Amino acid sequence: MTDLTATSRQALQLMDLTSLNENDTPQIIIDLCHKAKTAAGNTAAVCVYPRFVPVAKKTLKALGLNDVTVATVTNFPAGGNDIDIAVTETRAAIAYGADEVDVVFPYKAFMDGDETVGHELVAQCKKVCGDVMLKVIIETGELKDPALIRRASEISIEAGADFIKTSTGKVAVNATPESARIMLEAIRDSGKQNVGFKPAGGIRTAEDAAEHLAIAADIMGAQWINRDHYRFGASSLLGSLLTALGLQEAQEDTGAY
Ligand SMILES: O=C[C@H](O)COP(=O)(O)O
Repeated sequence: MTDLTATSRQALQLMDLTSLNENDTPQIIIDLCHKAKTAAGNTAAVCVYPRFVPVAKKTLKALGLNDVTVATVTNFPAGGNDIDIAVTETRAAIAYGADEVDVVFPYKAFMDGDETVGHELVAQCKKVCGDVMLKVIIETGELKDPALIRRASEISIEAGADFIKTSTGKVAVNATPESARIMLEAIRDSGKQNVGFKPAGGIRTAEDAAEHLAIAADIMGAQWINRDHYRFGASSLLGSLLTALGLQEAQEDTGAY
């Protein structure tokens, strides 16, 4: 077994298999749910727009994929600074049945010097979530400055984020090894080892995934990496992982993919 085989299997099982496109349809989401089941195990979650949460839940249940959770997004992708809108959207997402909510941090207000609104937005969304997992997207590719990435991570953690996530996948620069390192160091230094990390956006290859896993192992230790602490947000990574695992052709042949 090569290292890439091991990391690809691990990455697959840590993936929030994502479809967040304006032209998504119920059938596209049904197909996405089918792809969550592979010969190398199931993905951790599917991530869809709130209106598709019910069809995703129903499809996964029908497939017997009880371990695959349904994540959705709020305050997405703009990361506005209206707390009421973010809270209302988060409450609606939970009403739709979401197991996990990925909320966008008000990063533009933060870049303008407002640290309070980000803290308050995350805290209020977490209050609404209760036991539902809250992942906070800080949009590293827009923050750019390592000090801002570090500070947005700290604020999110302090305010109660269960996970911090790099990116929406909707801006020019998304997850990078550099931003991953800064965010993981913020988690480590917070002393809150239960806070997880989700690199998302632009992760396309088995090699990309392996690089991210190596960074996480370096900073947090390999034992820390599990679905409660680590996810990949990706719409276009699964094929590369299956190819690295030698499963792509077989899966297509049987129609199981
Ligand atoms: O949260 C996940 C991202 O939206 C996915 O981005 P991607 O389409 O670049 O993989």
